Amino acid sequence: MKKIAIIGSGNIGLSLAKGLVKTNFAKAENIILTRRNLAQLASYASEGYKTTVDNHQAVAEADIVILAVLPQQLNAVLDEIKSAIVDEKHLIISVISGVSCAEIKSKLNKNIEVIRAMPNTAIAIGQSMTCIATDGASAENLNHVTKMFETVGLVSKIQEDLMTSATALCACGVAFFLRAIRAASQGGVEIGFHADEALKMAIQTAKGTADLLFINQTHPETEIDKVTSPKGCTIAGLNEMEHNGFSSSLIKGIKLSALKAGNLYTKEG
Ligand SMILES: NC(=O)C1=CN([C@@H]2O[C@H](COP(=O)(O)OP(=O)(O)OC[C@H]3O[C@@H](n4cnc5c(N)ncnc54)[C@H](O)[C@@H]3O)[C@@H](O)[C@H]2O)C=CC1
Ligand SMILES: O=C(O)[C@@H]1CCC=N1
Repeated sequence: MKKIAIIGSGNIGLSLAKGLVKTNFAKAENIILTRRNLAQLASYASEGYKTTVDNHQAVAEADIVILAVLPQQLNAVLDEIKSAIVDEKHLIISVISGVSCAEIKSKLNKNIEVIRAMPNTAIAIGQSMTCIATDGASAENLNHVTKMFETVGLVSKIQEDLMTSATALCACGVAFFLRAIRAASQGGVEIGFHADEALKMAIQTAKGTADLLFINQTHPETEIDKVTSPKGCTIAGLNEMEHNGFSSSLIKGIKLSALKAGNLYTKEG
């Protein structure tokens, strides 16, 4: 069983760790979680994960190193772990937005394989949409990483220059759909439901809708056509939303997030 070090166990790092254990890809005792404030990992330590503030030691003990700090925290971490990395032993996976494989290799000054993965927080429950890219990792390592992320959701292999787009659509996307569900529930309260009931109704409606597309393999407009009765209330509400910029605002938001994702990292740190 390979040992995995997650360097920077915050929101996505911990979601990933939970998903890998929940789906039996890894045992908690084979995952080393690092974070600057160890107290934040106490509950994970009690579940059997190894926890430490020592990134260098964590890398030395691991076979797979997952970089999950913020882009602006990366350079300090790479300086810290550089001397613990052994070219033939380690595989680096980076989930960090906006930092290329080449930039990581150049900072480490090593001939090491780096694979980028862009998961989302639904990885904690095995439902991530994860995009993977590399600039030359071996087929063996790419397959291993693909299998790893397939245990916790769907995987698409993409060109590396599309990774910032994947960040916006799939990783930020969780927040966009959540806000849509929240807004729908607020509308539900205005028209007569208690907040908890409205939220439950909005969640199940969103879940069923996503499953309709998955199971029927249809286009959204095909399913919309089935809901919009002539002269009916759905088309009235939908057109009102479009007059207020519903599709346009999602498209613009995704474009801005993608732009921002590409500018999160500066080589200087
Ligand atoms: N949150 C999300 O949904 C996703 C985030 N990402 C990427 O993952 C990375 C992390 O994002 P989040 O988890 O949201 O941020 P976060 O701030 O929740 O997690 C980063 C963690 O790294 C720790 N850290 C910082 N410096 C450290 C150091 N020197 N040694 C050890 N730990 C250190 C912080 O204490 C923090 O717990 C970012 O680069 C982001 O672009 C990628 C996909 C989805
Ligand atoms: O907001 C962010 O910058 C990170 C990247 C994707 C999701 N969270």
